[in-house]
Amino acid sequence: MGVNTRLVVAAAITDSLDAPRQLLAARRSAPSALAGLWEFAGGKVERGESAEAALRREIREELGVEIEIGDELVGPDDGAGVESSCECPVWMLRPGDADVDRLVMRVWWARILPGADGAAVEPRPLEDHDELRWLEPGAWRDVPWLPADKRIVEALLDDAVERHRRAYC
Ligand SMILES: Nc1nc2c([nH]c(=O)n2[C@H]2C[C@H](O)[C@@H](COP(=O)(O)OP(=O)(O)OP(=O)(O)O)O2)c(=O)[nH]1
Repeated sequence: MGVNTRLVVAAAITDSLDAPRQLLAARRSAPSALAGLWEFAGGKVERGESAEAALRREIREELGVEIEIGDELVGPDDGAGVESSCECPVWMLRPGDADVDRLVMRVWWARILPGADGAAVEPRPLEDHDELRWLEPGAWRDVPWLPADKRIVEALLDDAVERHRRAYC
């Protein structure tokens, strides 16, 4: 039997889509193999759900906020055959085999939308996480990220530099 693939969607939540300075990291509380490591808030896309709808749902459930979804940070890995997604490239999280699903992820920049009264809304660790942290400029590498997320953080840093260059130069 072939390898089954699950798509994970995640948000690189920042203070500004045009010129990102802060990056929101979330510390996993479960399962025990991942607890204590940091990741981007998000989760698996359900059958029949679009990637964007899944991202909004996961962020609402995990952080209690609504988001504006910005540009995708397109990954370098093969996304062919991923259900509920375009065939665009993805970030490989886990190769998978006959017993374990292959896991791939798509990541978007995002920013938290203000509440109905226009006031800023702070995210809270409602589900799956025991701590949230706004990483300041220069400190995006300073938490122990999940192994598969390390190269995504590097790509976000490169992309953020390019966005600053476009915004200010
Ligand atoms: N959300 C998220 N998951 C990640 C990241 N990096 C990474 O390797 N993963 C892995 C961890 C998990 O094995 C998987 C996501 O599963 P999850 O447990 O967050 O998904 P979920 O909320 O939909 O939960 P469930 O349906 O499995 O209970 O992807 C990341 O940055 N964010």
